[in-house]
Amino acid sequence: MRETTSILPLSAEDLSFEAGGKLLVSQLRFAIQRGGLTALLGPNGSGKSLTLRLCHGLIRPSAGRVAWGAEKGVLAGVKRHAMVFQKPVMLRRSARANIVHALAAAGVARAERQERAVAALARFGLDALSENPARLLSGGEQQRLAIARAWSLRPELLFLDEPCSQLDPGATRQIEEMLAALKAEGVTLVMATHDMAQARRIADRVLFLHRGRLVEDSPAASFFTAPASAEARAFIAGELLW
Ligand SMILES: Nc1ncnc2c1ncn2[C@@H]1O[C@H](COP(=O)(O)OP(=O)(O)OP(=O)(O)O)[C@@H](O)[C@H]1O
Repeated sequence: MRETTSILPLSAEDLSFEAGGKLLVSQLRFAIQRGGLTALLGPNGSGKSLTLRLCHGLIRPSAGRVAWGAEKGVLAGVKRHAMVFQKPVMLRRSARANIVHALAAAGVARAERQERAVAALARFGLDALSENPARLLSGGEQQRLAIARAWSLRPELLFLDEPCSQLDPGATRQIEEMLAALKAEGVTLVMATHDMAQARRIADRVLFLHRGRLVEDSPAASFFTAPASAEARAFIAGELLW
């Protein structure tokens, strides 16, 4: 049965991450409300992946925290967020079995797993690949499978870390269509990208990071037409930022 209580908003409260004596993510403060696609945009090394990993709980902040839900503490232990990585991680088994495995790991009852895996493949037009070894699928197919696998977990919030950076334009388009479908279903999306054109195509809101700091937090339309910061202006103008 689906949870009825929302894990959103997600609040990054002065989130920082330090490693090797360097402050790599510095005092981020933002909230993710329900719905829409938020792009974490910024040049290579600006801290986008680290920010997603902090939010998803893969690494622990050195200072600050990630808070969930309107009533803090109520949702402790409830994980309704999933993450899709730049390079999909697939087990040496069929596409369907990869989804079944993820469902088992998430604690879904055995009786439900096959049905949900088949439904996830069908939902994204991947039925024909169901019994193919996942690791032999093309990069684009693997990424579509990774998103279908994440969807099968029924996340309320999906983090995506540069999901298209290894893909050609055709495969990128298919992924963007999947993301549009997820958004239309009400899944909240937070995606790291350094691809400004992609953010322009699909983002509703932009969090612009530079050197581990949140420089700008704007609706996508105003970010691209009237960026407030010198760093964002330079990035949009195609100047090299690091
Ligand atoms: N565990 C770590 N220890 C030390 N440095 C790290 C660690 N993880 C990341 N970094 C460094 O932190 C910086 C930010 O990394 P991050 O992967 O978040 O950047 P990014 O914006 O996602 O970049 P890209 O677009 O290249 O993926 C980089 O300089 C990276 O080398």
